[in-house]
Amino acid sequence: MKVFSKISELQHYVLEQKFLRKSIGFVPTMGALHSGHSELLKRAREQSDVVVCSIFVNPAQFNNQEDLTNYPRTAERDIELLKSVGCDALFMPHADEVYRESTLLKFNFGELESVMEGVHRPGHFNGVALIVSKLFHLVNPDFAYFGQKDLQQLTIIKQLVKDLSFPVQIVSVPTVREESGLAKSSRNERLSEDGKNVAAQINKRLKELENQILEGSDFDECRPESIDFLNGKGIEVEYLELVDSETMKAVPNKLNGKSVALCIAAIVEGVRLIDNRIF
Ligand SMILES: Nc1ncnc2c1ncn2[C@@H]1O[C@H](COP(=O)(O)OP(=O)(O)OP(=O)(O)O)[C@@H](O)[C@H]1O
Ligand SMILES: CC(C)(CO)[C@@H](O)C(=O)[O-]
Ligand code: BAL
Repeated sequence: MKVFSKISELQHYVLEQKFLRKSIGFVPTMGALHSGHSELLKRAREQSDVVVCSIFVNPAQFNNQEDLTNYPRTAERDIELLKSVGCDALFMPHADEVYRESTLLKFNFGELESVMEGVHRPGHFNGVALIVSKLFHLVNPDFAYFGQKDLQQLTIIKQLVKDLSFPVQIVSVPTVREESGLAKSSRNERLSEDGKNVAAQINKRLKELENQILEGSDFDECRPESIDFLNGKGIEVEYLELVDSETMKAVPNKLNGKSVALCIAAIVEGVRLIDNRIF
């Protein structure tokens, strides 16, 4: 596997692959790779001639300095995982290489970012859109893979691709979970074993809530009980929403027959986790 830290090296590699008419599958990440990332990489491996991964803990998308400082970094282990799934090239730049000069570029995703992560992490999606745009320009992928765990991010990236006419197909990959139901996440590394058991209650409760809604209950009626339940388990709920899974607009129930998503952000042992169930 090739490892590049410089933009010029990456561009040279990509040009070579394009000249050879190879299709490129791209998996952008922030590292601390786990089996959720492996799933994205496996999909890329099946679908494309060449698999490119990036690892970059993007300062521009962090609204909380402590979260950025404590973000897990496991480069050596990540490289082993990437080799094991047959990744061809890794782009792992330093922040100075990516952000040589400060940028004033601002994105506006309107209603898509006026809820949930957009509200609770001010500036987050601007930072995500900035780095994903830069990476798409550099890697020029035919396919790019994103996880449904970050559902609102996925929706925003689909919009970004439309708005800027990136010639890339976005592939969304279902959330990979621990046996306990806990969504795999790099930030889980910061949880104790007890914390992981507590955090597993998040998905368990979402599943119960999903059943209640499927049986015809209104979300607003069930929400307080779910929040109380999770609070009682030592989980601090930042938000819990039922939204249209494409527009991210809040919906009261599933009576319209459209695909909806229960989305949550919650804090366990000081670690902020997100999860969702689409149904
Ligand atoms: N459990 C998972 N299942 C499927 N895809 C996932 C999972 N976790 C992360 N991904 C996807 O992997 C890509 C890179 O995500 P990232 O590197 O931020 O990892 P992460 O586990 O989401 O970390 P964290 O949520 O702690 O920031 C994103 O597209 C993300 O949606
Ligand atoms: C898409 C991404 C790699 C951009 O930094 C990040 O937001 C993530 O890991 O989901
Ligand atoms: N996986 C989403 C990236 C972030 O939390 O910043």
